[in-house]
Amino acid sequence: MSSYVRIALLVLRGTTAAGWATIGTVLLSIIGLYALTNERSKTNAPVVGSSLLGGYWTAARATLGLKHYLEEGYPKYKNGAFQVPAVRAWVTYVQGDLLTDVRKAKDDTLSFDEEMNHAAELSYTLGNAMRFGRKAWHIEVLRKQLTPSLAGIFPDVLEEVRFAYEKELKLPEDGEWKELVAYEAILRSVCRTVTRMFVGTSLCRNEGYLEISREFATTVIKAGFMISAFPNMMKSWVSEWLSPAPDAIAKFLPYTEALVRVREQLKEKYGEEEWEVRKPNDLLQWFLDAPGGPGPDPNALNITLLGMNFAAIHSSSMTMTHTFYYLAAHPEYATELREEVDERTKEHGWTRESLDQMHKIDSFVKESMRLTPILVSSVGRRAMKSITLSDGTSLPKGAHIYANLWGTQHDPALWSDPETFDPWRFSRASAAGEGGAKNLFTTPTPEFLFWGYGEHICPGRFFAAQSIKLMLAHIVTSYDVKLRDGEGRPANTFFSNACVPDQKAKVLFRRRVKA
Ligand code: HEM
Repeated sequence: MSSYVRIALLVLRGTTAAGWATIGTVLLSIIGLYALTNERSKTNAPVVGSSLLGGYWTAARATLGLKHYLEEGYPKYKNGAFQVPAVRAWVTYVQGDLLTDVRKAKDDTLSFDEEMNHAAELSYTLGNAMRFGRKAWHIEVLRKQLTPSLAGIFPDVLEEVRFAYEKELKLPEDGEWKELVAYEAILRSVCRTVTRMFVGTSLCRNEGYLEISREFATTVIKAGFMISAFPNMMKSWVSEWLSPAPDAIAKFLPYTEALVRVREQLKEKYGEEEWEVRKPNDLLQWFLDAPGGPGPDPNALNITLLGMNFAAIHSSSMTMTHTFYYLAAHPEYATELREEVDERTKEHGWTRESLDQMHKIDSFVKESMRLTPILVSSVGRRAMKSITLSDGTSLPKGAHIYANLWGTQHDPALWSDPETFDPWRFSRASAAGEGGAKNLFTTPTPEFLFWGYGEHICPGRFFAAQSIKLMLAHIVTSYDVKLRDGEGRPANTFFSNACVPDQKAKVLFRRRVKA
């Protein structure tokens, strides 16, 4: 089956009759709208692909794999810009020196929120929860509470990682091999771990809550795709009547209400002073206490928690799955990783301190994300007014601009042998005293755009990196993994700007039985 047909089947799987009617309307609307609106977002940058039929042919092909156009444009327009038509607008890609223009631009010139809303119609699915303006209270919580608390919450995250993989893998005690769909086990384990940090132990073991948590991001993305095809004046109506997002949000609400009620009751029971000592150390509690936050308003907290769920769970599980497939395809690297983990944990125990010193673990994850990032473009911004970039590229108001992540992270001038998976690329440089903090997975640089760049750089990256590295360290020390005989690393699927790891591939696991 061709990969195009497979992608279409993936998208359409589970579609209901109402869904099919919607898809028909959506397709017709897309074609009509595209013809009417696409020219407005065009810039004066050179075109990669074809302008034939108003660029529609290229736009359709780019939906099934933007990577090809990013590879073509990168060497031609180094330190410059080029544009590729997308289904609803022309998109301008920048690279090299022009990244500085995007990094320095403020939201009133190049807006992150507006581009997120355009790309995923978030204002119709999540309302204001993802309006992440720079001073948003929930971003402050991630930066000022979550990140500094990583050492403190480490034992909880570790406990959940261990519990989750044991529960999801269910491996025989005698060390026999067992075949499993890796993505499912990873998604479930990531969801448990993230939920533990978001709302604590009561819900991270609740199967009903975990199920809606796992499905939420997919629901929102599908809803955004459907809404995006309708004219602006119909979007509110569509989002209320046809989109699955309101239902998904409503399913979460009773859980959030119950959590908030219990915490308010306990606070009342213990009094302010004792509550300060006893209260949970998790995201919900930090949100409840946040200056400028909504206090104990369950509706506002519900939507904000869901915004965090949307940002965290699928991004982390796709990152973990891509990384895991490199391990399964190269089990020979497990020994070196395991030795490092054993040495560090012997010295400092399983702590944040020892994880920070696992340079090979860090390097392995970073190299996986350099070579196979979950998105091929990043740093999406929308022009709020007409502007001219430093190379003369003119962006009209409303233009869409992205960084060419794929081209940059595969550039032979920036990376030696860029198409080869070299797991110790970054730890080797650190050991040689080259690059310093630039080698770390969490450090954004103009060459490593995985976490974005500039004002809106991912504020959850330190937590995400801690969880993913801990999972890799746990896997190499607790299990052996390998692909089925004769199989190579499961193939990625490229859809629009996503690079999706195989979600069905089976991988062999066995418990490591210590001699
Ligand atoms: C591997 C996992 C993750 C990846 C790859 C990722 C990636 C990104 C990227 C590329 C951006 C946009 C940056 C830009 O445009 O410059 C972003 C923003 C954001 N991420 Fe993450 N992220 C991950 C995990 C998380 C987690 C765990 C959280 C929450 C705990 C989170 C919360 C956010 C938020 C709130 C924003 C918006 C920031 C703003 O508005 O300024 N992310 N992330």
